[in-house]
Amino acid sequence: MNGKTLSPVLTVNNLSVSFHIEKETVEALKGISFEINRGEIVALVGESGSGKSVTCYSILDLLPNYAEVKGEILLHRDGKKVNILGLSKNEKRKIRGDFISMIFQEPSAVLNPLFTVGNQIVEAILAHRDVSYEQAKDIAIDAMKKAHIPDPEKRFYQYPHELSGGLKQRVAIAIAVANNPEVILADEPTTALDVTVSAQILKLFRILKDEMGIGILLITHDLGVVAEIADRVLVIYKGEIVERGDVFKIFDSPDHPYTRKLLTSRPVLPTF
Ligand SMILES: Nc1ncnc2c1ncn2[C@@H]1O[C@H](COP(=O)(O)OP(=O)(O)OP(=O)(O)O)[C@@H](O)[C@H]1O
Repeated sequence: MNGKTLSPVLTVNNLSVSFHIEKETVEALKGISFEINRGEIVALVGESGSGKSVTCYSILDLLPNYAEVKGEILLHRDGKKVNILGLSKNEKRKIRGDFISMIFQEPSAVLNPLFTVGNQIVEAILAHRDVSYEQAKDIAIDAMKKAHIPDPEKRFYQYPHELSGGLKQRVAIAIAVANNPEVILADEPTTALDVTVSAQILKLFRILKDEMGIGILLITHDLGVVAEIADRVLVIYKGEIVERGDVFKIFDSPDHPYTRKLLTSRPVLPTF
């Protein structure tokens, strides 16, 4: 990001989420604030149960109805700030898959085994744009190229089971980029992939942020992934952001004891 002007696409202000279940209340997020700028990758790191997924689901309005959400989630669109939390269900649905899209750990979570991958990308386009099937198909092929899917005209007609895990994740990425989002939320997108394929997907994320200017919130517990592609890091612990900074600062001089613990619990590669 050095030398680039920072332009925010998503601002989270004092976001709190509590789940009320019978007489119990779980405070999953306790007033977190952060910003994602155009063309940067922000990693949200923390142990299991720290609030990473709840952060994502709050932004996407995918929390169950017994969740109590407070604070602001602002989208910066056409020079205006829009608080997602103040929008109607219908307006929120329009934003999902258009301004903001999501990539999950398991591509099978978004891919329907009964339809060709092309059909599924076209569906995602038709849900948000007033274009003909033929136009949507051209946009879909273009999205497949952006996701670096080789031979997209042929892959368009294939079913998910005909593709490798890495290619399926690329199809999920094609769906995510098809409507030119400003923000992508990626929840452990490489955890289910082997090391080589994972490295290729990370490289693709870098291309998406550099060439399309997308702001990416990358949820991960893998500090290797963070070191590889993040510009900035947010460390979340028990629903609070306990440390934040650029990736070099977090790795070189972590302030918070929890961050130091995270760094020391990284697997160390043997030297020969
Ligand atoms: N639907 C829900 N109902 C009740 N509690 C929930 C719900 N979703 C999450 N929680 C609670 O909120 C807290 C944060 O959970 P969250 O799933 O965000 O953690 P996480 O950091 O994403 O963990 P992981 O790395 O295991 O996915 C946890 O205490 C969890 O039990």
